[in-house]
Amino acid sequence: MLASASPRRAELLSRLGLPFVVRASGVDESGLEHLTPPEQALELARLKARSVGQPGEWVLAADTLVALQERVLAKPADQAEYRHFIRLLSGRGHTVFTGFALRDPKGREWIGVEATQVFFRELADWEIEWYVASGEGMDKAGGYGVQGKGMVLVERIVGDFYTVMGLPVARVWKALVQAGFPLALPAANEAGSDD
Ligand SMILES: Cc1cn([C@H]2C[C@H](O)[C@@H](COP(=O)(O)OP(=O)(O)OP(=O)(O)O)O2)c(=O)[nH]c1=O
Repeated sequence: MLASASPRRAELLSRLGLPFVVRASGVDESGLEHLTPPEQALELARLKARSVGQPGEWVLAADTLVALQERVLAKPADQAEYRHFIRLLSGRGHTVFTGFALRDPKGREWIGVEATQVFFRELADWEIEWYVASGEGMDKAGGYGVQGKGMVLVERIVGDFYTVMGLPVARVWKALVQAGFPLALPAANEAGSDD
């Protein structure tokens, strides 16, 4: 079970060919401001994973946030904050933290948090307006999507790309292996597929 309303997380799991159903957690994401950004991402992933599913089920949850020095940029509340976030990020580097929590059918948990640094270009005012007008970043941490039009805002990434997109896929895969999730081998006729 994927405990997430994020279409990006569903897309990444689908790309791996993993079977799953989606059940959004609806966890209140406020009230963790006393924690550091990576602690917040981890704790929120844990809370989301614990809020759905029954004993006997596998559950995966994640949480992504953007940290600009000590400041945490979650999803923008409105258009004004969205514009403000893109202005703040312009010409600077920030860190994207994605925490994940995997729960096995016996209730055991595998958790982790991954950090990726993202450097934005110095953006012209019109570029900020162009991006804001696209609306793309409204439902995304920090107000941008690196996998979409946001690709032109970004100059450089240090670390795992998929962590920015919302799921540290390689780390999650490792956790699935360690936890003993039944990862089927591809059928012989699929071997070598490069899509
Ligand atoms: C920085 C960045 C974030 N994001 C997305 C990933 C997450 O969906 C979202 C961060 O919000 P989250 O609270 O992590 O996730 P969500 O609200 O979309 O879904 P749920 O809580 O149900 O799991 O931002 C991108 O898609 N691209 C990016 O470049």
